[in-house]
Amino acid sequence: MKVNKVPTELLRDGHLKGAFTTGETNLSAINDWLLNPSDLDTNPEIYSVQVADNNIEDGQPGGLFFGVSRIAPGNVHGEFYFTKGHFHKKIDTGEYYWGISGSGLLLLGDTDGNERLLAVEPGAVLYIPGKTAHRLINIGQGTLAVGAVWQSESGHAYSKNGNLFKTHVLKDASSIGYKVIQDQ
Ligand SMILES: O=P(O)(O)OC[C@H]1O[C@](O)(CO)[C@@H](O)[C@@H]1O
Repeated sequence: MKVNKVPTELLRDGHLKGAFTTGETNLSAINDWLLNPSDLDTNPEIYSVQVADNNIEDGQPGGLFFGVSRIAPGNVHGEFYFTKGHFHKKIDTGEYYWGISGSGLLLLGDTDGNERLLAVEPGAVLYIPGKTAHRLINIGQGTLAVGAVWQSESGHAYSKNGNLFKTHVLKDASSIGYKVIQDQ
Protein backbone atom coordinates (compact mmCIF):
# COMPACT_ATOMS: atom_id res chain seq x y z
CA MET A 1 0.00 0.00 0.00
CA LYS A 2 1.27 3.47 -0.92
CA VAL A 3 1.73 5.83 2.02
CA ASN A 4 0.85 9.40 1.05
CA LYS A 5 2.57 12.43 2.50
CA VAL A 6 0.27 14.37 4.86
CA PRO A 7 -1.09 17.56 3.20
CA THR A 8 -0.61 19.81 6.24
CA GLU A 9 2.15 19.99 8.84
CA LEU A 10 2.30 21.90 12.12
CA LEU A 11 5.80 23.33 12.45
CA ARG A 12 7.45 23.79 15.84
CA ASP A 13 7.09 27.59 15.68
CA GLY A 14 3.32 27.24 15.26
CA HIS A 15 3.15 27.89 11.51
CA LEU A 16 1.29 25.48 9.26
CA LYS A 17 2.98 24.16 6.12
CA GLY A 18 1.18 22.72 3.10
CA ALA A 19 -2.60 23.03 2.68
CA PHE A 20 -4.19 25.88 4.60
CA THR A 21 -5.85 29.29 4.23
CA THR A 22 -4.76 32.42 6.11
CA GLY A 23 -6.75 35.33 7.54
CA GLU A 24 -5.15 38.48 8.93
CA THR A 25 -6.60 41.03 11.36
CA ASN A 26 -5.21 44.54 11.78
CA LEU A 27 -5.49 46.99 14.66
CA SER A 28 -8.39 48.91 13.06
CA ALA A 29 -10.64 45.85 13.59
CA ILE A 30 -10.31 45.98 17.40
CA ASN A 31 -9.30 49.61 17.98
CA ASP A 32 -12.74 50.84 19.12
CA TRP A 33 -12.80 48.16 21.81
CA LEU A 34 -9.63 49.35 23.53
CA LEU A 35 -9.84 51.33 26.77
CA ASN A 36 -7.75 54.02 25.07
CA PRO A 37 -7.84 53.58 21.27
CA SER A 38 -4.96 54.33 18.94
CA ASP A 39 -5.15 57.29 16.55
CA LEU A 40 -4.31 54.71 13.84
CA ASP A 41 -1.35 56.59 12.38
CA THR A 42 -0.23 53.06 11.66
CA ASN A 43 -2.47 50.00 11.36
CA PRO A 44 -0.26 47.03 12.26
CA GLU A 45 -1.28 43.41 11.84
CA ILE A 46 -2.38 42.11 15.26
CA TYR A 47 -2.92 38.43 14.44
CA SER A 48 -3.20 35.85 11.72
CA VAL A 49 -5.09 32.57 11.68
CA GLN A 50 -4.05 29.66 9.46
CA VAL A 51 -6.80 27.08 8.96
CA ALA A 52 -6.60 23.57 7.49
CA ASP A 53 -10.17 22.97 6.38
CA ASN A 54 -9.70 19.71 4.47
CA ASN A 55 -12.07 21.14 1.83
CA ILE A 56 -14.96 21.21 4.29
CA GLU A 57 -17.32 24.19 3.91
CA ASP A 58 -17.78 26.50 6.90
CA GLY A 59 -21.15 25.57 8.40
CA GLN A 60 -21.14 21.99 7.10
CA PRO A 61 -22.04 19.55 9.91
CA GLY A 62 -19.82 16.62 10.90
CA GLY A 63 -16.35 17.97 10.15
CA LEU A 64 -13.54 19.48 12.18
CA PHE A 65 -11.30 22.47 11.42
CA PHE A 66 -7.70 22.72 12.56
CA GLY A 67 -6.20 26.17 13.00
CA VAL A 68 -3.34 28.12 14.49
CA SER A 69 -3.73 31.70 15.70
CA ARG A 70 -0.55 33.78 15.96
CA ILE A 71 -0.94 37.00 17.95
CA ALA A 72 1.82 39.60 17.73
CA PRO A 73 3.37 40.99 20.92
CA GLY A 74 2.47 44.58 21.67
CA ASN A 75 0.03 46.95 23.26
CA VAL A 76 -1.89 50.17 22.63
CA HIS A 77 -1.46 52.65 25.49
CA GLY A 78 -0.59 49.65 27.68
CA GLU A 79 -3.48 47.37 26.66
CA PHE A 80 -2.14 44.09 25.28
CA TYR A 81 -3.07 42.99 21.75
CA PHE A 82 -5.99 40.56 21.54
CA THR A 83 -8.14 38.68 19.04
CA LYS A 84 -11.67 39.87 18.19
CA GLY A 85 -13.21 36.89 19.97
CA HIS A 86 -16.55 35.31 19.22
CA PHE A 87 -19.34 32.99 20.28
CA HIS A 88 -20.13 30.16 17.91
CA LYS A 89 -23.16 30.65 15.65
CA LYS A 90 -24.17 27.14 16.67
CA ILE A 91 -23.81 28.36 20.19
CA ASP A 92 -23.69 25.07 22.08
CA THR A 93 -20.55 23.79 20.26
CA GLY A 94 -17.20 23.82 22.08
CA GLU A 95 -13.58 24.13 20.94
CA TYR A 96 -10.10 23.02 22.07
CA TYR A 97 -7.15 25.40 22.23
CA TRP A 98 -3.59 24.47 23.11
CA GLY A 99 -0.57 26.63 23.76
CA ILE A 100 2.29 26.22 21.26
CA SER A 101 4.57 29.16 22.07
CA GLY A 102 4.52 32.46 23.89
CA SER A 103 2.59 33.57 26.90
CA GLY A 104 -1.04 34.61 26.94
CA LEU A 105 -4.45 34.61 28.50
CA LEU A 106 -7.68 33.09 27.25
CA LEU A 107 -10.65 35.31 28.09
CA LEU A 108 -13.92 33.39 28.35
CA GLY A 109 -17.37 34.94 28.66
CA ASP A 110 -20.68 33.17 29.26
CA THR A 111 -24.08 34.27 27.95
CA ASP A 112 -24.86 36.01 31.29
CA GLY A 113 -21.82 38.28 30.88
CA ASN A 114 -19.60 36.50 33.45
CA GLU A 115 -15.96 36.54 32.36
CA ARG A 116 -12.85 34.59 33.44
CA LEU A 117 -9.22 34.29 32.38
CA LEU A 118 -7.12 31.14 31.87
CA ALA A 119 -3.33 31.06 31.45
CA VAL A 120 -2.08 30.01 27.99
CA GLU A 121 1.47 28.62 28.08
CA PRO A 122 3.16 26.10 25.77
CA GLY A 123 1.59 22.71 26.41
CA ALA A 124 -1.58 24.02 28.10
CA VAL A 125 -4.73 22.30 26.85
CA LEU A 126 -7.78 24.53 27.19
CA TYR A 127 -11.35 23.43 26.68
CA ILE A 128 -13.81 26.14 25.63
CA PRO A 129 -17.30 24.88 26.48
CA GLY A 130 -20.34 25.68 24.35
CA LYS A 131 -22.15 29.00 24.90
CA THR A 132 -18.80 30.62 25.72
CA ALA A 133 -17.23 33.59 23.93
CA HIS A 134 -13.44 33.30 23.58
CA ARG A 135 -10.60 35.76 23.00
CA LEU A 136 -6.80 35.34 23.14
CA ILE A 137 -4.59 38.05 24.67
CA ASN A 138 -0.82 38.12 24.18
CA ILE A 139 0.84 39.19 27.45
CA GLY A 140 4.34 38.05 26.43
CA GLN A 141 7.30 39.54 24.58
CA GLY A 142 7.10 37.16 21.62
CA THR A 143 4.40 35.85 19.32
CA LEU A 144 1.63 33.89 21.05
CA ALA A 145 0.88 30.80 18.92
CA VAL A 146 -2.20 28.76 19.86
CA GLY A 147 -3.62 25.71 18.12
CA ALA A 148 -7.36 25.13 17.87
CA VAL A 149 -9.83 22.47 16.78
CA TRP A 150 -13.50 23.30 16.32
CA GLN A 151 -16.51 21.84 14.56
CA SER A 152 -17.10 22.83 10.94
CA GLU A 153 -20.74 23.63 11.78
CA SER A 154 -19.78 26.01 14.64
CA GLY A 155 -19.47 29.28 12.69
CA HIS A 156 -18.49 32.62 14.25
CA ALA A 157 -20.90 35.06 15.93
CA TYR A 158 -19.83 38.62 16.74
CA SER A 159 -21.65 41.29 18.71
CA LYS A 160 -23.77 43.75 16.70
CA ASN A 161 -22.84 46.45 19.23
CA GLY A 162 -19.09 45.92 19.13
CA ASN A 163 -16.97 44.39 21.84
CA LEU A 164 -18.26 41.10 23.32
CA PHE A 165 -16.17 41.52 26.49
CA LYS A 166 -15.83 43.98 29.37
CA THR A 167 -12.38 42.74 30.51
CA HIS A 168 -9.19 44.61 29.53
CA VAL A 169 -5.65 43.38 30.27
CA LEU A 170 -2.95 46.02 30.61
CA LYS A 171 0.80 45.92 31.06
CA ASP A 172 2.00 46.89 34.52
CA ALA A 173 5.05 46.71 36.79
CA SER A 174 3.73 43.98 39.13
CA SER A 175 5.41 40.56 39.35
CA ILE A 176 2.82 39.04 36.96
CA GLY A 177 3.33 41.88 34.50
CA TYR A 178 -0.31 42.76 33.91
CA LYS A 179 -3.43 44.14 35.54
CA VAL A 180 -7.09 43.52 34.72
CA ILE A 181 -9.68 46.28 34.37
CA GLN A 182 -13.38 45.73 33.68
CA ASP A 183 -15.86 48.14 32.09
CA GLN A 184 -18.61 49.08 34.56
O1 LIG B 1 -10.91 36.56 14.89
P1 LIG B 1 -11.55 35.77 15.97
O2 LIG B 1 -13.02 35.84 15.99
O3 LIG B 1 -11.00 36.11 17.32
O4 LIG B 1 -11.21 34.26 15.71
C1 LIG B 1 -9.95 33.83 15.37
C2 LIG B 1 -9.89 32.34 15.15
O5 LIG B 1 -9.76 31.67 16.33
C3 LIG B 1 -10.34 30.40 16.24
O6 LIG B 1 -11.16 30.26 17.40
C4 LIG B 1 -9.29 29.34 16.15
O7 LIG B 1 -8.07 29.77 16.52
C5 LIG B 1 -11.10 30.30 14.98
O8 LIG B 1 -12.38 29.83 15.25
C6 LIG B 1 -11.08 31.72 14.48
O9 LIG B 1 -10.94 31.71 13.11
